[in-house]
Amino acid sequence: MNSTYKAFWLEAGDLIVIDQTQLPFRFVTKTLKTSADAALAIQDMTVRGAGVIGNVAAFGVYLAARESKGDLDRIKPLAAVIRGARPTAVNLMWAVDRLISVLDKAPANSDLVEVALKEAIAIADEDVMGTRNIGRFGCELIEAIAKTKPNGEPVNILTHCNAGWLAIVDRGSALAPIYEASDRGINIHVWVDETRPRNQGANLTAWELGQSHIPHTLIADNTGGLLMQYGKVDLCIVGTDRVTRSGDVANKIGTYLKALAAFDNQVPFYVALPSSTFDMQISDGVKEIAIETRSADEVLYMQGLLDDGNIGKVRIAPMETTALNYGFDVTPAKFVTGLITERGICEAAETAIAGMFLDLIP
Ligand SMILES: CSC[C@H]1O[C@H](OP(=O)(O)O)[C@H](O)[C@@H]1O
Repeated sequence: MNSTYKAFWLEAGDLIVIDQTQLPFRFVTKTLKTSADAALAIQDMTVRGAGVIGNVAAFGVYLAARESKGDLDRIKPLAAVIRGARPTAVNLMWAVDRLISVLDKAPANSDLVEVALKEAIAIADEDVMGTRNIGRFGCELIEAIAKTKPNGEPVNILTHCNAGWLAIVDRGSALAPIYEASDRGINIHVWVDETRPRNQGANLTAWELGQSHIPHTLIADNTGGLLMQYGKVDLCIVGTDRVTRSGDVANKIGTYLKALAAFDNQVPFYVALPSSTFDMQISDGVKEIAIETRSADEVLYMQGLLDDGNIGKVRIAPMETTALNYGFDVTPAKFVTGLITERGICEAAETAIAGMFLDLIP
């Protein structure tokens, strides 16, 4: 069983994760030894991104089993703490619930530590396969646009936040088609939204694309609409943290505004996701998806590399100013051109989703 992925890996039974709060300036890791370590790493965004959140949650249940010596009555409350670490990405709850279900069904006298470890690895391996397929299906969209570009001009793709391999192992979701297109030699360029307030675009997506030598330009979050009006965006691809059975999409704050601009400018707006990000229990995303609010300091301060070479924060608002920090928003399905999944591209509509994912409908 594979136990090494780009964003995390097992070492001597502990989970090693890249500390994403230190990228792009420091490549450092953290060793998660306990379920509490896993819960904290999710809550403080050491690890983030729906898929990786789900993976770390799953391995966190394995760590809970290890520290509980396989006692299910002790594992369950520890797993509940992990499950409550962040409210929006459904992969977190899905992964914990899947682990607990497998542990509940394990035959008597099973080694629940091994059972949990095996299931957590299975989830990560499924994600790796899924992101490869998302990349292949999404690349078809890029390829079709490339054929219309004169003189081999690049296909200009806009993305928001980070939905690369730091978010879903090992090819990401929104970035998977971009990696696939690059591998196939298609001429592409990526507009990278900086993605205030945590700057996942500037810190993580720009870093990932740079590591893969994919041409990209960082832009302020509010620039995308103008670029679309100028005809400089051929395609938008974003990730997601939860998609309802009717196709409403929760994603990083600012996604909805990008979708509105795309709709107004007839720019295709696609959302890439593994099917573990569907929440078939709900239909109306605006009314039913819990939107995380985080510390006001994430808005009031900006983190970056200081002149002395250390990573630090600077305040960007008056001391007496307060801030409101919603982490996500919901894009209604009517603004979504399509959903790029591991099973194919699906219309963001209840009938189409049910048709492709009937097995996931409760
Ligand atoms: C497809 S997972 C990436 C997804 O997660 C990000 O949120 P966060 O960085 O707060 O975990 C953002 O919504 C991305 O689209």
